[in-house]
Amino acid sequence: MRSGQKVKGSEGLESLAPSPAWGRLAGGTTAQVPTANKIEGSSDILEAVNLHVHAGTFPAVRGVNARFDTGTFSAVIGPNGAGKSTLLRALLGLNKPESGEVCLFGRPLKSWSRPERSRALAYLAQTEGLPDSTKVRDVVALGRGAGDWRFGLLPTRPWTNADDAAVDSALDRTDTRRFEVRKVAELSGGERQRVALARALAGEPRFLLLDEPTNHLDLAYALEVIRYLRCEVAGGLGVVAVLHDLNLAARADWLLLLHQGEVLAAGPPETVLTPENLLAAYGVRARVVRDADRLLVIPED
Ligand SMILES: Nc1ncnc2c1ncn2[C@@H]1O[C@H](COP(=O)(O)OP(=O)(O)OP(=O)(O)O)[C@@H](O)[C@H]1O
Repeated sequence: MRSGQKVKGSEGLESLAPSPAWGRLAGGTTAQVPTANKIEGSSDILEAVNLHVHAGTFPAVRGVNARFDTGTFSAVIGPNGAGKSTLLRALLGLNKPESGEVCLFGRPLKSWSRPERSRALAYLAQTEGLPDSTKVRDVVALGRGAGDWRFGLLPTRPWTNADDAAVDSALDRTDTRRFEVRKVAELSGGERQRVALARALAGEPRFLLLDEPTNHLDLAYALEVIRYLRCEVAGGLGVVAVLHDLNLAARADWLLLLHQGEVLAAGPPETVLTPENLLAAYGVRARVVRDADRLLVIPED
């Protein structure tokens, strides 16, 4: 097993610049992606340290070491049942480890309060339940904690101009502002996915963890999601995405390949997406070719 030590990659970033459809204001101005605030004296890392996690009674994650940086697009790949979702949920503090630990900015995640944790880490699950009868802008406002007053609960703090600005910015950066007054029920699957992203970003997290964000999206929307995430990463966000499509994963800076709950390989795409690793993980013979500045995985079976 190779180490999960992080190696940053920056190859091909120019060609992955956001498409006109993403991150642009109606007037054609590129929307500002806020640069994440650094926390003084801490490392900008989400880390799994010799992590063992059970899914039910099944040992789904076994001794995983991995580091995820802010300002980096990391993808977790591996065959069905490899433990990807279980690892992601453990990184979020949603699954309790059997042993080992998750550290965020050098501090064990279990020592973070729940509100602290949910401000730093945003999650986009495989199927995001969005309230059908709610307007897009109000859904995005939920990412700022607006749920408190919308659901009749006592607000933990007053709504401020900064909250409105953060909602505006998230709408602009996901190109959802143009349908902010529409109800979720009136949106296509791809548009809903962008609203879910906007809601996650409105909370200004340091890391965004996504479980198969391109699932059920057509090729154009899937590429848009990846380009969009790249744009946020350039602004300092740490992205950790479970991806099944290896040709999309090849666009990440860093890959973690899981097999039967263990790390089979970790590093930049060119070191992880090798025919040997793909055969060992998926049992599939594949060629890996470089086309311009991209890696392409071509199955031979
Ligand atoms: N509640 C449970 N009880 C028992 N086993 C479980 C439970 N949940 C998950 N598992 C098993 O744990 C393993 C890892 O599951 P996990 O969902 O993390 O894999 P994955 O890599 O995300 O898979 P996929 O790509 O299919 O979504 C699988 O073998 C799965 O069957």
